[in-house]
Amino acid sequence: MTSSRPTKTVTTASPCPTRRPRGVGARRLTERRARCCRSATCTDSVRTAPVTTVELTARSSRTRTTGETVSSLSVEVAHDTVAQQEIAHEQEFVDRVYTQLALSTKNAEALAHEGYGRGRLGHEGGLVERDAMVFQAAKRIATLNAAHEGLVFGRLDLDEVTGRGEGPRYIGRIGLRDENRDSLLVDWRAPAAAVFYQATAADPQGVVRRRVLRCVASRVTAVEDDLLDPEADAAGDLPIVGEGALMAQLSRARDRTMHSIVATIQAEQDKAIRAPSKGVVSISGGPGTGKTVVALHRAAYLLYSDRRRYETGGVLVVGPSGVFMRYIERVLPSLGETAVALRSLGEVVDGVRATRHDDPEVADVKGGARMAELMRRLARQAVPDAPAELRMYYRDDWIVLTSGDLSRLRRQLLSQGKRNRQLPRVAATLLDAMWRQVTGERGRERGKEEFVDQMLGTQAFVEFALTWWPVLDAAQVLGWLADPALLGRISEGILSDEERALLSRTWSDDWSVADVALLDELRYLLGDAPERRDDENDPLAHLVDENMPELTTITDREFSRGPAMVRTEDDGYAHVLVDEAQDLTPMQWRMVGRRGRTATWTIVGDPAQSSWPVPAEAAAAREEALGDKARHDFHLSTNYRNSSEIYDFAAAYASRVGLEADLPHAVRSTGIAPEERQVADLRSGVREAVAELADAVAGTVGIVVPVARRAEVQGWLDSWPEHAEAAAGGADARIAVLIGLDTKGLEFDGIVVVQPEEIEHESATGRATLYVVLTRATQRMITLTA
Ligand SMILES: Nc1ncnc2c1ncn2[C@@H]1O[C@H](COP(=O)(O)OP(=O)(O)OP(=O)(O)O)[C@@H](O)[C@H]1O
Repeated sequence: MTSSRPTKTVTTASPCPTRRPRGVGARRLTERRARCCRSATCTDSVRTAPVTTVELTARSSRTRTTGETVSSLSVEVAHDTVAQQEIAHEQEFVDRVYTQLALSTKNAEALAHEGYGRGRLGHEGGLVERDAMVFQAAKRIATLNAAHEGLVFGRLDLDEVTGRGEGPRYIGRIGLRDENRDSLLVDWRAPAAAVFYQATAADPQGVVRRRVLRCVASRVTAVEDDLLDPEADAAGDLPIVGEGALMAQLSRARDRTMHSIVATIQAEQDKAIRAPSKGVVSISGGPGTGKTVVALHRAAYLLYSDRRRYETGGVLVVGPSGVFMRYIERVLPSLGETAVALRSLGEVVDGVRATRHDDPEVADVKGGARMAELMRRLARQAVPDAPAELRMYYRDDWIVLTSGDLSRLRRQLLSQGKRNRQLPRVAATLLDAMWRQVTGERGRERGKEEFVDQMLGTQAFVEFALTWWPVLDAAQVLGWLADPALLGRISEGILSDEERALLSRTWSDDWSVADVALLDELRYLLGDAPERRDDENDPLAHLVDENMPELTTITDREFSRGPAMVRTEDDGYAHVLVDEAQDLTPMQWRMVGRRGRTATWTIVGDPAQSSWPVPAEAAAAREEALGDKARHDFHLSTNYRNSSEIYDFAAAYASRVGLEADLPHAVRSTGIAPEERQVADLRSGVREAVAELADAVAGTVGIVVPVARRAEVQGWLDSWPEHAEAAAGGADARIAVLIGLDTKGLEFDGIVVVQPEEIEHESATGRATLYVVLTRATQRMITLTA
């Protein structure tokens, strides 16, 4: 372990604000390490590199032989021995925890078994008991199973006052008690675990030593210590080992999924995670500051702290794309939480799954706030294929409802509420208007009641009513816009001719991500149809079922795609978490807002990374979605993703092109600056750069290309035999080709940026997209220009 450490001094970027100078030699170095806190402004713990092997190992093993001359070798041996002893010691405890976990799982299984037994008692109470017991047992088993990996990760040694002789306090992904019901493991979200994240050297809060245990499955592989209060350990009884859990965690190779940071949450992040659940919590910060991962831990925290409310009401997590949702999907289950709906913006509406992106200029039109008015007009239109007038003969009279009459009746019905909710009133409204035209003596004499009876028994009338006012589905209504004449008519004063031309070409294929917000708008404008058409005021109710299928129009059949959407009344959640919030269009804010009318919210974003061209409009829509809920703002200031070399490069770009970026401080240096290469042949340039990065890093490599080159570059990659294995596996491939927008929220160990200028000029917000791309690499980055 020690042999691979660097032996050169790397200067500290800024001194730890909490550091107090102390003695000299090995002891001094121990103190210096120990004084490093988890404050984001403290760069000591992460930037102070080892000074020499002797000093470093002396520091790490805390060999208390002050005054003695020790050789490098002997100190290293001492260090390794101490570290191994500590690991062995922790392993004993971890083994005990896993034994208890197995026992708890067995108990939960026995409870489920007993529950099934109750169900066989043969009375209703037994069945209710069975369901409750089996449900509780299943939940417990799922939690215990999910927590298996890295179950124990933290240990606190407290001072005498705070610890009150309780011994070390161990922190884990879930809480566990031993057979005597004594606490064995404290859930990381419990108040008793908060000091694990919040204690600093300046304010140790009773913590003498904080230890992170690194495990592979149930095996302890390393321990990493912070001595927060050396004075409380004046006798030096607590060994201090390791290089710092945070740096170890940050330097790990990246795979295609995000991991929980439960062992290394930093103090400023912890504040946002544990913020009270009221109102809206906004988490801002530049690239790589942990906004996403913090928000996910917050969701887990909320579920823990108010399980009844959030599990019953539901937690919705909204992210930019399917790729991103797959990237984050393992974080919450690894924290024992599975009851969360993860939806990309194309999947927010139940029953709809859109992945296709429109061209930027089309998406900009579809996302604009003015589309709300367009949808309002659309929802009031006559059904395109419905008959334009009604003609019936009754006794001595021809009754004619002209298209003008029908328009008036449509407006009359719409003035009474949402379109689908009017179904029970349709027949009566038509019949009233028709009855006014019955003037012949025979008709009047027999009265309205007989007229109504006769009409309702007439196939032509029933067919007309059902076709004129069918139950409308949002997908079918949005499909009406494929007709350029209709689009032209209703977009008067809203869209320009150019915009109309752009849009009319887009609704012939499957729904795009931007269409989903329009569908949702229509769902709410149209309203839910009455649950069953058995309303006693609806004279057509008994006729509907047998008539409906035949009366569906051609347009209906063409544009009703996929499974039916769920009713709007089932849309609400108890908590809504929006990631990459800077990218939501006004229409998407309206859609997400409807899910959180009575919810608490967590909103995460960085305006400089926004790909929406009219920020003021999106801000207004966001304010409307959040209403007058109280706001609580948190800001994260440290970049944990990029090496400082890569982030400096990206930050310089942001300043050069005038992005008003929130520039965080990147804490990890690799000594390797990004490379800007000019190449004569792009294909061989990409091949070379990819090979180089694939060799240099252990984890993932992303090739980011302009939209127009995606297929071409993917073709190149597929044809290179040396990368065949790494490029296989679709979303899980180690080497992948992506466009700029698809990189949002993701990260790779190495990034090759192909033709950055083209990416910049791809859309009105291309500079922000390129800034996002430049902030995705953890270790190495090469830009290629041909
Ligand atoms: N306290 C921490 N300990 C270890 N790793 C961390 C910590 N905080 C953040 N990270 C890591 O830093 C990386 C960036 O985190 P994340 O993606 O949440 O940042 P972000 O602010 O959402 O980034 P962006 O806005 O650029 O998409 C992730 O790999 C995450 O696991």
